[in-house]
Amino acid sequence: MQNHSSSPVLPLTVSRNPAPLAGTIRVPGDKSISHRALMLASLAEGRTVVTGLLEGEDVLRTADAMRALGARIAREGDRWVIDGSGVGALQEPEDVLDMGNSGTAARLLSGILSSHAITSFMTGDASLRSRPMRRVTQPLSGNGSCFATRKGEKLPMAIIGTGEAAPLTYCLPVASAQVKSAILLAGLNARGRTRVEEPVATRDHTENMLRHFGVPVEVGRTDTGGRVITLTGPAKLTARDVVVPADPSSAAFPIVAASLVPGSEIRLPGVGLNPLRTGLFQTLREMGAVLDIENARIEGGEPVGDIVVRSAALHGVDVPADRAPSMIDEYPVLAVACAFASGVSRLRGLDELRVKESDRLAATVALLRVNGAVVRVEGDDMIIEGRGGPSGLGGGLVETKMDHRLAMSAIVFGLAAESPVRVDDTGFINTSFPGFVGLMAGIGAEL
Ligand SMILES: O=C(O)C1=C[C@@H](OP(=O)(O)O)[C@@H](O)[C@H](O)C1
Ligand SMILES: C=C(OP(=O)(O)O)C(=O)O
Repeated sequence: MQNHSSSPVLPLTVSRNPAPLAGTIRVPGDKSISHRALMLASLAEGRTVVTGLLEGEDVLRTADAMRALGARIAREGDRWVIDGSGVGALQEPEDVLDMGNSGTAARLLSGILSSHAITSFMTGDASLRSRPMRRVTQPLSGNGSCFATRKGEKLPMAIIGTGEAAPLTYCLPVASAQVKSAILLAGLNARGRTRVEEPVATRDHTENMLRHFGVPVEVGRTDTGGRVITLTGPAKLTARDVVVPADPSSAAFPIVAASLVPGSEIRLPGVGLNPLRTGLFQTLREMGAVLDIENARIEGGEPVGDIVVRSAALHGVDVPADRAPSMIDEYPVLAVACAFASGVSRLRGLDELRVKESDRLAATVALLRVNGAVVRVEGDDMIIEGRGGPSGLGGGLVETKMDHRLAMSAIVFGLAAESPVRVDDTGFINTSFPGFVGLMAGIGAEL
């Protein structure tokens, strides 16, 4: 499979949309759930059929890695069929596992590999090779596995897993679903009780999907509103079909675009509405956005609904730090909305943005500034002085720094701004939202 880093650069210039956005946009499958579906189906006994799987580059990397570890994974029409090997029965891969641009793939897989008696080697693209792995290697090595990383605990790394893993007890020092999931997945092939405490709740797709595959997972509360998750290994996963909802983090881009382009009204069917993912929707409503949920239902064990958005005059907002985990990937596009809103916005507690595909705190500030917005960072907070409309905004060249969310945020900025926005490279959008430009064109975006 080709990685965008070796493909031609795809620049784009985006001008203010001459007409409202209108119609229905079907956003692709949830990235977090898609990675987990492939990993857990590969650890299950029997055949799993996944529908709605995100076919973005990040998820295809996970599929390649699980194949290299012995699972049989095939695309049959619009379904993905996985024959798992079972917990404890992964094969040693013959080559380096290349996780491309995906932090989720690298961190979760590290957990699985640490508790299997195999030696493996993992790398990624230039972005992933710059991201911290210590957050998983340090706790995971407590189970008897061994990691050898490049200086600074960065990829590439060697993982010497153990077939006799000790169960881990760990309290997350950062709010990270990836770290939580790595520990839980390691626990599947450890003997005894694995316990993870998270002071602030993070997305719970691993817990939900483990239950779906028949693993008893207990979730308790701490006095301070956090969660304690426990499971007992060795666990047996039984294959069960998975339906992946549309990704709320991808839906964020057309939703903000429709909020900002005057006269717009769009519908997004079947979007995942897990409450640990919907911080952006709450925040946009607080800003005055008109965002309705219709046909709320449970599909494949996750809450979903159809979202209807109409354009609205937005005003500034103060987003508390404890909301960050429920909208961690949505800050770049929220910052775009804040630049067009009237009044000042303060987005608090954004330290984790510094270790995403790029330093998203710095890169979002640069995106806004180069396009005429007034923005500053105080500690871990971003403060944006909104223009109250498109006037004076746009005209800049955005450096996307191998970061799909920056590329899509820049495009949304351009659709609403007074002057055109140039984007240096849109190729990385394929990591999470293949077909983004075409789907946006389908609702009237002139891209
Ligand atoms: O567990 C997951 O699927 C994810 C968790 C988040 O990362 P962190 O765990 O680093 O916050 C998020 O940014 C990422 O896109 C997906
Ligand atoms: C941070 C992200 O993903 P990952 O950590 O999986 O690379 C993202 O998709 O915005």
